[in-house]
Amino acid sequence: MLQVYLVRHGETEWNAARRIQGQSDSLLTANGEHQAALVGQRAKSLGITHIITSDLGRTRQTAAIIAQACSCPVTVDARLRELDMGVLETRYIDSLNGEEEAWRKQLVDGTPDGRIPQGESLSELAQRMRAALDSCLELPADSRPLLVSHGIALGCLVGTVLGLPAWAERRLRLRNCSLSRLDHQQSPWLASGWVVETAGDVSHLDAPALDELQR
Ligand SMILES: O=C(O)[C@@H](CO)OP(=O)(O)O
Repeated sequence: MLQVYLVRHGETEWNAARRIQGQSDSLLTANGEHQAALVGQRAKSLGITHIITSDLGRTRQTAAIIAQACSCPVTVDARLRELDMGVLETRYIDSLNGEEEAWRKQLVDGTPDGRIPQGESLSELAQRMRAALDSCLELPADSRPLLVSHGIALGCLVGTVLGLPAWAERRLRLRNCSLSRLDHQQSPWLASGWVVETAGDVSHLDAPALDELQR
């Protein structure tokens, strides 16, 4: 049975400053690098064979630290990028005016195909994340891949595996460097296909990870 591990990147400067990244980027903080080292140790104990990362800097930085611990190769898949948050990217969350806040709420409240101007809808995000996950089925037998991605993107993926609408990602708390696991099973009795084994595990971290104030 294929087991796919999911990791949100380590804490970034903009996570800590409550600033919206989306497909914009900022560096990991020292704490974020430490979180990545801890999840790297956990990944090593799990026998990870492949690391596949979003192409944004914060995930690549996290993936490089995990790869060092696991001694396995890293490949890049741009489908694992964070939601494109359009004109709100780079903004401090607390600086949004009423109209801007309403755009953001369209995502939170699940308006079908709601999007921030010049941004992406959660349905579009769910589609590309699911395609990236399904690509893991093409890896050699006995592979144990780990995907490094983002809070909204991974929440959306886990939610849709559960059969929830894409905007249900808001109900999942995926902290920086949390670990989730999806299994692909064949079963005549239970559901065949992807199932959620774990979501948002932070037991490998030694200090509380930043809460999801950004999300
Ligand atoms: O893009 C961002 O600002 C946040 C939103 O949750 O995502 P992440 O920190 O996981 O990339």
